[in-house]
Amino acid sequence: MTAEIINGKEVAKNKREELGNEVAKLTQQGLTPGLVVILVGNDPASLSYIRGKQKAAEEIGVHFKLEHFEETLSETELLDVIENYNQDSRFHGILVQLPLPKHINETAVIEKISPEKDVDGFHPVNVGRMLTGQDTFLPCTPAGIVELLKITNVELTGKHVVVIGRSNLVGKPVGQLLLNENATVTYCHSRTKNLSELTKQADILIVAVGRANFIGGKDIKEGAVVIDVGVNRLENGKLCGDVHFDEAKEVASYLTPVPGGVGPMTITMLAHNTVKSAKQTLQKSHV
Ligand SMILES: Nc1nc(=O)c2c([nH]1)NC[C@@H]1CN(c3ccc(C(=O)N[C@@H](CCC(=O)O)C(=O)O)cc3)C=[N+]21
Repeated sequence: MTAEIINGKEVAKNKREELGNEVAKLTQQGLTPGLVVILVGNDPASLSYIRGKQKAAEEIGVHFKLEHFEETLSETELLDVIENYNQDSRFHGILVQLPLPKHINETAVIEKISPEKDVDGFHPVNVGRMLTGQDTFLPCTPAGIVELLKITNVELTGKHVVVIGRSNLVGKPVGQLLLNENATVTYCHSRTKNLSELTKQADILIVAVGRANFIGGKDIKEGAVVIDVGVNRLENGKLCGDVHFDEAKEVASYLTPVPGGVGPMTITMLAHNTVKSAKQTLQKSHV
């Protein structure tokens, strides 16, 4: 079998066009959605991701601001910055770029962001709402993966989804979202025994481990849908996924590429959440 390649870049572009129309309408009503991204330090990967987020936001018409601080910013100072943006009605979304420097407690920071502006969907209130299937800000990468799966028209109900990786950002929430879509979900991680036996049972295999070419053709069931969440920068500067693309292509029915798969959807879902947040303030001001 030769897999159909899921063009995340294209799906994301179409979604951004729709979002652009929505933002134009909101702006006419005097409400321009605003997103502030807070970066502490100068991690080159973070700077590169943020440029992508800025480009997508501005293309859609979302007002974008980058708050860039030195590595030495204290946790108290950062919490104060977040508090100011919690109060600032020009901004409907607040994203603190992760990872943070070691002297800052990530949990404290995430909990400081108002759940109403938490466009990453990382605040425990929003995680809880997601878990219980309520309407909320869904975390961007998992939500983008569900959109990509829906594009394939593959039925999710009753399918065996195997997720490799159990991070709070990707692995755990993507499994929950697919459980909410009536899939049967298995989580695998670094301590899992006989990983390949499990991955070979997957109708849908989601790989988020952060190791280049971790999954090969022999780990994949014929006809499976394979979603590669890896973003591994190789020594030659090229970006590479967690899945061995050329091998997987021969076995899978659908496969996401890296770059051009999940990444562009992540960025687009962030803009989606920002627009959603702006619309919610509109609803609140009318009651
Ligand atoms: N608070 C927070 N929220 C995040 O959502 C968040 C974060 N912190 N920290 C880092 C990770 C990583 N992440 C990516 C976003 C886009 C691409 C992306 O667009 N990738 C392109 C390639 C980009 C390139 O060439 O560098 C692609 O796959 O086609 C990748 C990775 C968001 N993250």
